[in-house]
Amino acid sequence: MKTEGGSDGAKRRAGDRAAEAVEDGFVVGLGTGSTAACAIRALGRAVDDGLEIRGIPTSFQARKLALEVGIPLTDLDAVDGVDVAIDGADQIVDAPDAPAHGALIKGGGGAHAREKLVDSAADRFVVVADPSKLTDRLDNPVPVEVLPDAHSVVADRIRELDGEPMLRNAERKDGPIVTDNGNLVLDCAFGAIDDPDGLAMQLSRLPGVVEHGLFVGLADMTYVGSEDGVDTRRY
Ligand SMILES: O=C(CO)[C@H](O)[C@H](O)COP(=O)(O)O
Repeated sequence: MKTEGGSDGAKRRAGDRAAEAVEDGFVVGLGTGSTAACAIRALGRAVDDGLEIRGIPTSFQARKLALEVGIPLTDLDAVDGVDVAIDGADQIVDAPDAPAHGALIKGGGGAHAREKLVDSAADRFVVVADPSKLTDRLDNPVPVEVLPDAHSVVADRIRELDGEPMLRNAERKDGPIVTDNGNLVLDCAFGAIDDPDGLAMQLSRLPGVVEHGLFVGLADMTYVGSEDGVDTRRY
């Protein structure tokens, strides 16, 4: 069942808890979005207090914030591995008896291609969220990043998969949003998704698709912040 809401306090508690688990010497994947930003700010404070880490940002937004709060940065090519990635999510399956328990929809910020790269490279992928993100079945539109030339071809293939694609448009600009990678995003509504893994494989196979926002079997745990604490889910 999906709950509505989610406050800044809940996001901050989740972000703070995830940052507390980061140790000296860690390489940390820095996620995108308002909840991941709470973790980045908490890591910045820890760096001020002497914690030695290197961050790998998942987006322009994450990079800018990390620089502002003083986190030294590196990139995937320059490290042997990523110890932990801390990232947000738009929906999280919270159904311990279901095979999709812990599956995510990401890409609300259009950063899911780089997020998937960094989050899946990490030894531990920690999701930070407020309770409004929990659901028993994924049913948000799935963000699909596409090469600009491919958007109408991919949209046709999505319709053949019984999805309804919608080109993501910028709020204050006439035209589509462009990702950090110079591509476009189709938000694809499939209704309730019974088999996220199967859909993920079908989307990955489409020519012109750079990456989609279904993250299945990737998350290791979620910190769910609330008004009075933090709940932990392990997968
Ligand atoms: O996937 C993402 C960006 O591509 C974000 O992590 C996701 O949209 C959640 O953001 P927020 O914490 O602001 O709700």
